[in-house]
Amino acid sequence: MSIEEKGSISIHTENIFPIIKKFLYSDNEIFLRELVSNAVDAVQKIKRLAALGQYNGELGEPLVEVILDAEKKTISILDNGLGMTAEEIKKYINQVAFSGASEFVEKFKDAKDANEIIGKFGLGFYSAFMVSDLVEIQTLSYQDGAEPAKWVCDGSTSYEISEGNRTTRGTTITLHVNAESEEFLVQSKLEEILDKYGKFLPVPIKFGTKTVQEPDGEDEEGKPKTKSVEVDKIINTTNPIWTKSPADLSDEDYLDFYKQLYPFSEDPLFWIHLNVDYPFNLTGVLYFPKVKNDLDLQRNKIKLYSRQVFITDEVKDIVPEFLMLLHGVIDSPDIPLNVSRSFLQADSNVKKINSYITKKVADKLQELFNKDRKGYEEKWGDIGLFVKYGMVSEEKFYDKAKDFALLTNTKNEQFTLGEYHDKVKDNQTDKNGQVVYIYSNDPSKQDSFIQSANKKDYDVLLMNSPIDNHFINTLEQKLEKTSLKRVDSSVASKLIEKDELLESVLSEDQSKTVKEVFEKAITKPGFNVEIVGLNPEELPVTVTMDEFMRRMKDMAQMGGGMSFYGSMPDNYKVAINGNHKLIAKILETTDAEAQGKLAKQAMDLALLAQGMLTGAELTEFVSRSVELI
Ligand SMILES: Nc1ncnc2c1ncn2[C@@H]1O[C@H](COP(=O)(O)OP(=O)(O)OP(=O)(O)O)[C@@H](O)[C@H]1O
Repeated sequence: MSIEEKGSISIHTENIFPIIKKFLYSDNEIFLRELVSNAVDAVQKIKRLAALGQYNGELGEPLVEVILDAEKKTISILDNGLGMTAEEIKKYINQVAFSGASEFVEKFKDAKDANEIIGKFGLGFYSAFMVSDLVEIQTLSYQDGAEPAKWVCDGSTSYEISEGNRTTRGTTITLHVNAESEEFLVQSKLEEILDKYGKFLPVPIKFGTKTVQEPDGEDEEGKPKTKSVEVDKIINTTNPIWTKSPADLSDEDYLDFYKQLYPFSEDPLFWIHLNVDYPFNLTGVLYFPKVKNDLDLQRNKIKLYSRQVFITDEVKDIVPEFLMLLHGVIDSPDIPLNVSRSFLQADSNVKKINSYITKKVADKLQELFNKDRKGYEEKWGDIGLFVKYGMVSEEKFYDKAKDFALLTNTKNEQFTLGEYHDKVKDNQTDKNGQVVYIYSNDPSKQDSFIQSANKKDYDVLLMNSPIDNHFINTLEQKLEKTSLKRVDSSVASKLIEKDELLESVLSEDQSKTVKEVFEKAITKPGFNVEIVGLNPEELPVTVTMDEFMRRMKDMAQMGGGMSFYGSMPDNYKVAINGNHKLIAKILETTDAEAQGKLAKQAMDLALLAQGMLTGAELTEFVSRSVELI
C-alpha cells in the first residue's frame, strides 16, 4: 500500500510557530524532555498492552535512543514503543498536538506577562518546532498488518503523509535543527539536558556509547587481562528510590540517593518517604539537611517530577514556605503542568498536596521525638528553625508542633512547651497571674542580666535564632496567660512584678540628691534616672530598655509598619539601686567633683554591661578607672 496525502491542519491561529519560537526561546531545551517523554510513554504503553494480552508479538528490551548527527544537523529520538498508524498520526499529531499548541497561543494572548506561562506549559510534540525547520516522523504501529508511515511538517499548518521506512515497531522523530538552535547540535549540551530532565526516567535512555574495561582471560603470567569494549551509554536510573517501597530500602539507599542528587552536601539529618494515592497521587523523598548559615543557598533544592520526568525545582506552592529548605524529590502526575504558574497555586490538588506534606513532616517529627528524645534533642539545632518557622506561619502546623517543639535555656537544657510551663510557673508568675518567660537573644552581651535573673532562680531561655522574634510573638498569642520578656528589659527584681517589692532605704531628700548627681553625670540624651529599692547584692546601676518599646523598634527596623516607633529616639531607664553600698558612699562624699566621678563610673559600668560603652567614652572610662585604682 502506498500512502500519499497532503493536508492542512485545522487550527484557528495561522501563525503559532513564530509566536512560540519567539517567546519560548529561553526555555526551548524542553523540546528534548517532551519528545523523550513521549517516547517513554510509547514504550510503557506497549508493555501495558502486552500485559493485558492485547499485544502478543515480541516486546524486546524496552529502549529509547537519542542520536545526534552534527553533520546532517539532525537530532533523532527513537523508541520501540507502540508506534502509530497513518490514521493515528492524523488524530494524535495533527489534532491533539496542534490543538495543544493553539491552546497555548490563546492563553499566551491573555497572559499579562509572558513569563507567567512559559516553562510550565507542556507543549508536547509541538515543542519540536521551537528548534527545527523540519520535523519528520517515521513510525510502525504494533497493530496487525500495520504499514510504516511517514509524516513531514515544517511547522506551518500544512503537512505531508506518505509511506514510511521503519521496519521494526516503534517511532523515530527526526528534527532538522534550525540555524538559531545549533547549540543543541553539541554532544555535551544534549547530555546535559538529558541528565537534567531524564536522569530518572523509567525506560533506559541510550545516548551514544562509552568505553568500559572487561575481563579478557589471562596473560602468560596468569594475571587477569582486560580489554576495552564499547557499550551503550544509558543516561538514567530507571528505578529511583522514590518509586520503591520504604520496606525495601535501607538507610544507605536513602543516603546514596541523597549523594546522587547533591554530590557536595553533608549527609542529611533524616528523611521522609512520601507515598499517597488518594485523593491525589504523590511519591517522593524529602530530606532534612543540616542548616547552614547561608539560608538562601539552600532554597529551591526540591525537585519536582511528573512520572519520573523532571519538571522544575521551583516548588513554591506545592511545598509550604517553611519547608522550602528541605531537599529531595516530589513526583506527582496530578500537578497540572500545562498551565501557568499562577493557576498552579489555585489548583485544589496543589493545595491538598501542600497540606499533606505539612502533615507528613509533623508526623515524622512527632515520631522521632517519641522514639528517641535524646537524638531528637541533638538535632534540634538544625530542625528547630523549620519547626519554629512552621509554627509561626501555619496554624495547623502549630497545633501539631506544640507537642514536640523545644525551648532551650541558657544552661542548654531543653523542654517541651508543657514541661517549661511546669518548670517556671511557681517562681515566675506575677501578681496578676501571668507567667513570665524570660529570654536572652545574646547571652554573652546580656550575661550580667542573666546572672541577676538566675540569682532570683529565674530561668532564662535562649532566643537567638533569626526566627525567634516572630516565634516569641506566636508563643505569646498561643500560650495562655504567658508573656515573654527579654532579660535586660528591666532590673531582675522588676522583670516579674510581685507584691513583695523591696523599699529603697533612702529618704526622699537623699533620693532627690542621688538623682541629681546622676542626671548631671549622664551627658547623653534619652536616659531617665529612677531610684529603686533592690537587693543590696544587685548592681548599683542598671540600664534597660523597656520590652514593649524595644519590640516596636525592632519591628520598625524590619519594616513591620511600626515606623512611628522607629523614628522615636532611643529611651533607656537608668535604675539606681538605692540599697547599694556605692549609693551610700556617693551620699557621704561631700566633694561635688568626686561625687560626679563616682556616679559616672557606676553609670559607665552599667553601660559596659550592656555593650553600650564604645569609642571615646570607653577610652575615657578606662583612664578614669586607672586613676581610681
Ligand atoms: N513516540 C511516540 N510514539 C507513539 N505515539 C506518540 C509518540 N509521540 C507522540 N505520540 C502521540 O501523539 C500524541 C500527542 O503528543 P503530545 O506530546 O503533543 O501530547 P501528549 O503527550 O498527549 O501531552 P503533553 O502535552 O503532556 O506532552 C500523544 O498523546 C501520543 O498519542
